[in-house]
Amino acid sequence: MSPLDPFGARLRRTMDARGPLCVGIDPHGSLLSAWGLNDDIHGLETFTRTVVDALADRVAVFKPQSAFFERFGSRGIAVLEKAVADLRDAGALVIMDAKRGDIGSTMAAYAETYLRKDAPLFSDALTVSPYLGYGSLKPAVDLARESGAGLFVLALTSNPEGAEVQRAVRSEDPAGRTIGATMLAHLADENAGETPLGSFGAVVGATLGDLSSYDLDINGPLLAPGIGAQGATPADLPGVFGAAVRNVVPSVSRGVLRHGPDAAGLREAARRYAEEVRAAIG
Ligand SMILES: O=c1ccn([C@@H]2O[C@H](COP(=O)(O)O)[C@@H](O)[C@H]2O)c(=O)[nH]1
Repeated sequence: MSPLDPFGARLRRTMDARGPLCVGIDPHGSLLSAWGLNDDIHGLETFTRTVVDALADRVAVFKPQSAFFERFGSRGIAVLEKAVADLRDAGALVIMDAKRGDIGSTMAAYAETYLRKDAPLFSDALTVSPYLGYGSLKPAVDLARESGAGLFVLALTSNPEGAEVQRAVRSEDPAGRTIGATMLAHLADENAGETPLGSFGAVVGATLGDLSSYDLDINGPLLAPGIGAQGATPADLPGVFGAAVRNVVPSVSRGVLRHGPDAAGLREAARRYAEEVRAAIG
């Protein structure tokens, strides 16, 4: 199987062609019923197919939320698998939002699930949790490099509860950095020297306000959830990310999905968000 270009290069190319917007695919039960669908495997399948058919040819990045597919067991995973394949066939990139994190051989097995090129759920990138220690992610970092995939490490998440962990200061750190800042520094190390963009990104919420005390210049992508239903807007991005805004992948799930099931409604919502992002960050 031929190796892929590194994820960071593919992401930069796709964002240049389609704009940086990421649409999250989160089949909430409440959205299924708002779309007139049952909260069952058939509803999940119709919902997912509708989003893919409406948007796969125009949006740069999709972020399926694995939890909403896992709810339905193996049949839900089969829907997820097909969505990933169809999105990638249409030229979009897929960030699997599964937030995996574990140690040693278990982390290696998670990595093989999403990052081995011939795996059924192979995705362009995977969200991972570093809260068993950044070093515990090594099997995923190594396999992502080998496969041309990427990772998004939870650094400063969009939810207010994240602060008690991510903004805590590590007593042994001579620089007195917060845990979130430490994660960003690890990512900057992974991405050193990569052009045009490293493949190891951070999740940094668009809801967080001024982050100028953090060094967001990690030479890698910054996945920014929190736009739409959580209250942030594209206009907030420059204030949150400063100069690093050029590497931001702004992510919206419910803010787009609530405009279905009509394909034209989904397309118009995505177009509006893309336009607001372009106006805010150029
Ligand atoms: O810090 C984080 C990390 C991940 N998420 C995920 O993004 C979407 C947000 O959905 P919206 O409907 O746009 O609020 C969801 O899948 C979260 O699990 C996040 O919100 N914040």
